[in-house]
Amino acid sequence: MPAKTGKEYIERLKKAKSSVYIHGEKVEDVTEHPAFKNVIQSMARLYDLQYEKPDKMLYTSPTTGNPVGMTYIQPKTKEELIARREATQEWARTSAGMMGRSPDYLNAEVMAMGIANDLFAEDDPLFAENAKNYYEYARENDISLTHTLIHPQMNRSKALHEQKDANVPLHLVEKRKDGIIVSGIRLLATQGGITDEILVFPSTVKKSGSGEDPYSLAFAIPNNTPGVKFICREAFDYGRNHWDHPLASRFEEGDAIVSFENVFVPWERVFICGNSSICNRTFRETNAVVHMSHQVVAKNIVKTEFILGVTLCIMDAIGIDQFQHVKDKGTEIMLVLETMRSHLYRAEHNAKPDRWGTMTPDFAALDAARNWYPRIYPRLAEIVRILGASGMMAIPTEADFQHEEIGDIVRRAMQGANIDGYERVQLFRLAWDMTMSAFGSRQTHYEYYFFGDPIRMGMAYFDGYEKDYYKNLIYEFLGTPKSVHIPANTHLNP
Ligand SMILES: Cc1cc2nc3c(=O)[nH]c(=O)nc-3n(C[C@H](O)[C@H](O)[C@H](O)COP(=O)(O)OP(=O)(O)OC[C@H]3O[C@@H](n4cnc5c(N)ncnc54)[C@H](O)[C@@H]3O)c2cc1C
Repeated sequence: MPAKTGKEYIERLKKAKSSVYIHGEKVEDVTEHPAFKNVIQSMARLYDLQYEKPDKMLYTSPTTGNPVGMTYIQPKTKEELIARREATQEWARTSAGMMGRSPDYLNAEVMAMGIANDLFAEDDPLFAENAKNYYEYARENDISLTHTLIHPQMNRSKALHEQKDANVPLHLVEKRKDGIIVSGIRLLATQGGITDEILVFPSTVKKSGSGEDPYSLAFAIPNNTPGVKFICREAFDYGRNHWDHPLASRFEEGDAIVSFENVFVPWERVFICGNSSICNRTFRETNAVVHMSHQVVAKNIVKTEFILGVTLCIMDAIGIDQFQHVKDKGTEIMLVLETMRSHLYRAEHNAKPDRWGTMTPDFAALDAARNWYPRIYPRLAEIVRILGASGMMAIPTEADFQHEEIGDIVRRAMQGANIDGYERVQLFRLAWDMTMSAFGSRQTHYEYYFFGDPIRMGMAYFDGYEKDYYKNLIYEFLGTPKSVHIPANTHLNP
C-alpha cells in the first residue's frame, strides 16, 4: 500500500475506535472530539503533504515499488540522509516545530531497529525477524505511532520490583504459545490515542538490573488492542479560534497514561521479552538514538527559526530593537540557531555507513545537540517573555476587537511602532501561545524532558566522554606526562 493521505489517516482512526479517555469521559470518535480534532487535522496535513511534494516526501519502496514516506527511508548515502532530513524539516515547518510526535520521529526509530535487528536475536532469532518485518509493515502501511518508554513515578528511590505495588508498572504476566500477556501502566504517550499503533520500548536513558527482567519488554501493537486504554491529560486546545490560540488550536498533541489490562501481544509483534540487558542496549546498539536525534535536531532548527522570527517581530512591533540588552537577547537566539545548524552540518558531513549499511550521522555532534537544546530551550522561551513584557498579557481576544463598544478602544490602545493594534495583538498572542499559555508551557516542559531526564542524560554524557586526551594535554603542558590510553574509536573529529 502506498503512503497514506490525510483522509486515510482520519478514516483509520475513526474505524479503530481505540479506548481513549479524557475529562472523565470515554471518547466515541477522536476525529470529532474537540480535544483531538484540530491536531488530527494537522497530522492529516502532514500526510497530504507527502502527495503535494512527492519528490521531497516520498521514495520508492525497495520491496513493493510503491511510493512510501521518505521519513521511513534507510539512508544508504549522504544524499539520502539529507533527503530524509529535508522531509523532516518540510513537515516541521507546517507546525513551526511545535509537534514533537510528527511521524518522522518514530519512523526513524522503527527503521533503525528494523535494519540493525541482530541485537534482538540474542534471545531469539524470531525477535530480530519481527523487528525487520515491523519496519517493512510500518513503512508499507504508513503506520502512525506513539510510544511509551517509562514507568509510573511511584517511588523513584526503589527499583520496580521493590515497589509497594510492583504490579503497577507494565510487566510480563504470562508467556503463551501464541504470544505474551502483559499488564500494568506505561507513561507518557504523546499523541496517545490518535495514532494507529503504540510502540512499547525501554527508556533511552535509565538502565535496569536483572531484577527488572519482568518489566523489560519491547513490542508494538495496534492502539485498539483489547485491554489497552489511553487516559489523556486535560486538553490545552480550548476550542478557541486560530487567532486567539494560534498554536494550541492546531498542534495540541496531548499526552496519555497508557493502561494495559491483560493485553495479548502475538509473538510476531514482540522484540524483547524479559531481558533487561538487551533493553539497556537497545537504543544505542541499533543506532536508533542516532537517527532519532537527527530528526530532533533538524526539527529543533525549524523551531528555533520560528522563535527567532517571533522575537524579531516583537522587537519591531514595539520599537525596542535599538536597546543593547534587547539586541543581545536576539543574539542569544541567533547563536542557538547557528550552533544547532553547525551540529547538524557536522553530523551529516561526518556521516558514515554503519555495519548494516545505513548512512549514520556523527553521533558526537548530535549527542551534544540533544543534550544541549533541552538546557537552552527554557532560555529561549524566557527571552520571548522578557521582551514581550506587558504585551504578553495585554492580549484581548479577536472578539474584543469586533465588539462595537470596545473594538476601537483596543485597536488604538494596542497599536505598535509599525503595526496596528489588531495585528500587534495577533503577534503577541502567538508569542504567548508559544511560551506562556498552557500549550506554551508544555512546549518548554516537553523540550526539557521528552528525550529523557537531561540530568541523567548529562551524567551518561560525562561518563561516556573521552576525557583522558584532554587531561593528557595538561599533563604534557606541565611536563608531567602520564601514560594514557586513548581508545581507537574516540570521537575527536572536528
Ligand atoms: C511533555 C512531555 C511529553 C512526553 N512524551 C513522551 C512520550 O511520548 N513517550 C515517552 O515514553 N515518554 C514521554 N515523556 C516522558 C519523558 O521520557 C520523561 O519525562 C523523562 O524520561 C524523565 O522521566 P520521568 O518523568 O519519569 O522523571 P523521573 O525519573 O521521575 O525524575 C523526576 C526528577 O527526579 C530526578 N531523579 C529521579 N531519579 C533520579 C536518579 N536516579 N538520579 C538523579 N536524579 C533522579 C530527575 O532528575 C527529575 O528531576 C514525556 C514527558 C513530557 C514532560
